[in-house]
Amino acid sequence: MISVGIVGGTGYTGVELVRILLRHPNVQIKALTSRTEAGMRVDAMFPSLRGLTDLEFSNVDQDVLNQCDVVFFATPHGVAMKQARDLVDAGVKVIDLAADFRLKNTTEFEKWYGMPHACPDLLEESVYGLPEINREAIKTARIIGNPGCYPTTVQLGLLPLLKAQEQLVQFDTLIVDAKSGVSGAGRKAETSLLFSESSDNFKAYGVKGHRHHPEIVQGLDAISQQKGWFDQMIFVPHLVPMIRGMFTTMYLKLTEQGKQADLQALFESAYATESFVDVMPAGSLPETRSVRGANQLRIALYRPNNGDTLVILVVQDNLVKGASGQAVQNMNLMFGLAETTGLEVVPLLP
Ligand SMILES: NC(=O)C1=CN([C@@H]2O[C@H](COP(=O)(O)OP(=O)(O)OC[C@H]3O[C@@H](n4cnc5c(N)ncnc54)[C@H](OP(=O)(O)O)[C@@H]3O)[C@@H](O)[C@H]2O)C=CC1
Ligand SMILES: CC(=O)N[C@@H](CCC(=O)OP(=O)(O)O)C(=O)O
Repeated sequence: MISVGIVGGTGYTGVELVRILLRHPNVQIKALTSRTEAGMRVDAMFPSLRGLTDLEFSNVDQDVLNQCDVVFFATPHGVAMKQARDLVDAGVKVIDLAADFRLKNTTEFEKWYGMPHACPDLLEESVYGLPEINREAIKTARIIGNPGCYPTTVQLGLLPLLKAQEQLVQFDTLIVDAKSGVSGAGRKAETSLLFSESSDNFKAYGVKGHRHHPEIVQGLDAISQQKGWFDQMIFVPHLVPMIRGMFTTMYLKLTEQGKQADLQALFESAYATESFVDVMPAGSLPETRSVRGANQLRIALYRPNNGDTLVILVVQDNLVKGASGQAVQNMNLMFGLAETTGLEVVPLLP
């Protein structure tokens, strides 16, 4: 059995980890922390878990965490990097759902997260936890920076084009128009997240600059091994009045080769062996509810009016493939388990 610690058990990604891991055949949750609710039964806060567990929240206890095989940090940015050194020295693997181990450049990290990095050496050895791209490195990693939710949709939506032999699109024309459900902002009390502020409304945010922008560019640069293609990328996130779900629409100009190519076949073959990426049949319209609660990302391609623009539609559940499901996918790889273990959940529709 893999002994698991979860730091940040009262938040949305924390409880999503609990939901998934309670059904995982190879896992035992040893610690589930909360600074505010230590002593409370987890099913008293989350009645969805009644009858499934007797777990209680506990204070963060380094000795207990040091005895785990792996610790997930479902905490705000800046928490994991302060505890990672002790854990790694004790032989514990670390999976951070926040951004402490995503941006490799510490100056960029400080610029976007407003704090110096606490352990640049561990940052250097950490692996960006996007299995469809970094599977082999994840298997032997000690520390995983689990991707941000928007960056997962963009990188997986573009991967087949970036890996193609020919240049099928003009990457410097990329526009990313993305929408997230409100749970993407976490469970914290904030005025903009009140029902009366976020329901029956639809708005853009972070248009001047969002911290996922550098993460997306870093990822795309790494896959393409071409610096500069994405320097002019436009990324506009929006808040949608739904609880879960993320819908990312990308627009790119096709090259002459791209106009001749069978892009549907390219995407289908690129993802033929991936369990968690579904290339939908031509003409499909992905919907967020088709992935709700599941570790799935669905993609559809369009070339409107047979013109020179490629439109890529991507949906995922921000809390599952966008966060906790992906983190468990990474854990499975790190412990030599089948990647799908504990993750074969059917999406909830309607
Ligand atoms: N929500 C989403 O869709 C996604 C979130 N993420 C990232 O995952 C992380 C968690 O997100 P989410 O679950 O939404 O956040 P929440 O705000 O819902 O939960 C945060 C959790 O962290 C705990 N916490 C807060 N501060 C500290 C601290 N200093 N030390 C220890 N624990 C602390 C809180 O518990 P308590 O106060 O009880 O201690 C709470 O359980 C964030 O970094 C987020 O950016 C990534 C991808 C998607
Ligand atoms: C709707 C909403 O507010 N979403 C969050 C993104 C959540 C996430 O995945 O991002 P991090 O892990 O990088 O914080 C945001 O835009 O800040």
